[in-house]
Amino acid sequence: MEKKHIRVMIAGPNGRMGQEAVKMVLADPQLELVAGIVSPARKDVQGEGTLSGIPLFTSIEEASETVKPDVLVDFTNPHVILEHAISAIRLGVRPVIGTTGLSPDEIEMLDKQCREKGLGAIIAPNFAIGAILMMKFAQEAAKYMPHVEIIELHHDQKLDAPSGTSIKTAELIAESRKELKQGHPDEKEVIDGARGGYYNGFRIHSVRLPGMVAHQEVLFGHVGQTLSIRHDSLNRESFMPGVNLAIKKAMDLDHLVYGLENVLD
Ligand SMILES: NC(=O)C1=CN([C@@H]2O[C@H](COP(=O)(O)OP(=O)(O)OC[C@H]3O[C@@H](n4cnc5c(N)ncnc54)[C@H](OP(=O)(O)O)[C@@H]3O)[C@@H](O)[C@H]2O)C=CC1
Ligand SMILES: O=C(O)C1=N[C@H](C(=O)O)C[C@H](O)C1
Repeated sequence: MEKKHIRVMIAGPNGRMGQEAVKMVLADPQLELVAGIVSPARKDVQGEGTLSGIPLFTSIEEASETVKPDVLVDFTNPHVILEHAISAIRLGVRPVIGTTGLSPDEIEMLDKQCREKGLGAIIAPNFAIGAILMMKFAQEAAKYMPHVEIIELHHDQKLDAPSGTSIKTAELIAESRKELKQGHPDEKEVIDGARGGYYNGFRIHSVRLPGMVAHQEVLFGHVGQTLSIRHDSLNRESFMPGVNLAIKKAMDLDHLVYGLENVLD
């Protein structure tokens, strides 16, 4: 059977992730890049390089009416992602969201909207297969080694902290261990923030440095032993097989899925 042709629009096509997504979509004959959504500040910019000949829009509405996309791939920023997702769902365009920063309440609201319309959507805080495995292994380890801390390390242009990946990891860990107050009960932070962000009894630490891409270590401690589970994305190509899979899976879903691990076969 011939595979269904999928019309894709990409929000943030000039960004670090957007540029990789453009290349990935153009390289897959099953996918067609039908539009780019750029920030209103760039509305006069014409597509260049790989975007040459691809229509650019500043609104999801205008793009959807004009080019009738099946899927919106979004790699923008935490300030615009909710509005983009709501518009896409309202217009029957399946969102595949890599942008991080949506709250649990916002994700729940978007899921409700998708279910009402019977529309597929995927929100994946991390599309790299190694990162998905790191999260799953950490969830498993937490059953047996409940003392845990997460250190996530990213490039210094990242807007949100902690990372979406570390939040998702924390949620998975919280599902598999009871809340446990770690560290000394009388510990005192001499410098604010020294112990990191608190989540369900454990801590998340965010490092931001030039030269980094996306990295995370989940550290477990037990009597006389430690366990480290680490993943490193060395470039942004690492995320693209996951984005490609999500575009295709979104076509067959009738609700929102949060986390790529939930659509892996
Ligand atoms: N899920 C995953 O696997 C991954 C997720 N991410 C997430 O993806 C997001 C993007 O990351 P990254 O590519 O590094 O960020 P960049 O800052 O490089 O790119 C963001 C792009 O979004 C554009 N943009 C801003 N506002 C709008 C708007 N209103 N409409 C359309 N486009 C807009 C920016 O354009 P302009 O410059 O004109 O403002 C810019 O080109 C982040 O949330 C990051 O955490 C990153 C890596 C992997
Ligand atoms: O901003 C990034 O770069 C990344 N963001 C995502 C996150 O917040 O987890 C995914 C990956 O870590 C890269």
